[in-house]
Amino acid sequence: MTETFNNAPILRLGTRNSPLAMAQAHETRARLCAAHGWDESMIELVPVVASGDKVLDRPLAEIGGKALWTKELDQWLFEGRIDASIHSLKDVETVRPAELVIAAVLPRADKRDRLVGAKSLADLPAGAVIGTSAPRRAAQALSLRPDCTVVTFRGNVATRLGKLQAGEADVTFLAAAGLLRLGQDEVGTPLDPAAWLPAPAQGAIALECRADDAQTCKLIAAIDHAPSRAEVMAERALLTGLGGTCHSPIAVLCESHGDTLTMRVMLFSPDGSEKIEDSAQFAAGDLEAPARLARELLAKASPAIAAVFDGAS
Ligand SMILES: NCc1[nH]cc(CCC(=O)O)c1CC(=O)O
Repeated sequence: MTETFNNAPILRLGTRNSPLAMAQAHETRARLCAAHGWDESMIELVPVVASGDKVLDRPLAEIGGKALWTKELDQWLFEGRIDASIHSLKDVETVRPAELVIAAVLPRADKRDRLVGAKSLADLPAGAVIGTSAPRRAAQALSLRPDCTVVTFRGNVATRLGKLQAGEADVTFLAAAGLLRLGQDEVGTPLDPAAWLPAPAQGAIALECRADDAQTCKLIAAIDHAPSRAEVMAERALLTGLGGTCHSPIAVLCESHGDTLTMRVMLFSPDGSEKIEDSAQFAAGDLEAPARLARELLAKASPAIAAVFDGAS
């Protein structure tokens, strides 16, 4: 944190520079200003280009995984060039540097995926082409429609919608939360979580600070939303227990009802031909229960499913 001439705090918040990341950064700044009675000028948004945004022609899983979204922001945080980083928590690896803490999780937006290009997967003609580079979306779609083919679709939301428009695929999937934050919530149709589950931590924005920067951690903790934090921490504990990475077709949804969380999970083989599912109910803050669920799932996973999960190390 830096001090201005009149001792007013200035927080420098690092963010990726994609339109969605910038929309999330503006939302974060508005929440912090509202919580502290600050003027917007007291928070500086610092766009940092992530390697994940530079290489767009290959799936993330092939070029280095989720670390590519956080590497540069982590560096800037360690060097003290920013006070906190704003992340889509879905894109943040479960294992993080010990020097960093998640100081706040914002109220989670719509957790669902939306299907763009058709009203439903069932409506698609035989052999339709699905554009996605997310192993979860590919496996989940192929599980419901094994006759379809999947083509790689990377890039930010606008790029993906452009590829769809250009006819590179018949349908694609986008997170409802991202579309909402971009003011494009009329795009596509939401997929019912009864049949189609999102990614771990989908729809959640998280702020990370240096653990030894108590002053910033405290300021940022003012916008933490406890129910959202409980949900996403449980989903991340499940992912950790499974040894899941961005290669792993895992779909999970945790929903809080008071102090109780309900979690539903589906694991797939990469081609979607095999699937296992389970659910659990446990107290908010209990991270042992999702770890136990992970062990139970791994114990009943077929070889094709187990192959994409490492298990807890
Ligand atoms: N994988 C990229 C990404 N990371 C976060 C979001 C959307 C916002 C969110 O889910 O929190 C998206 C786009 C998408 O999946 O459609």
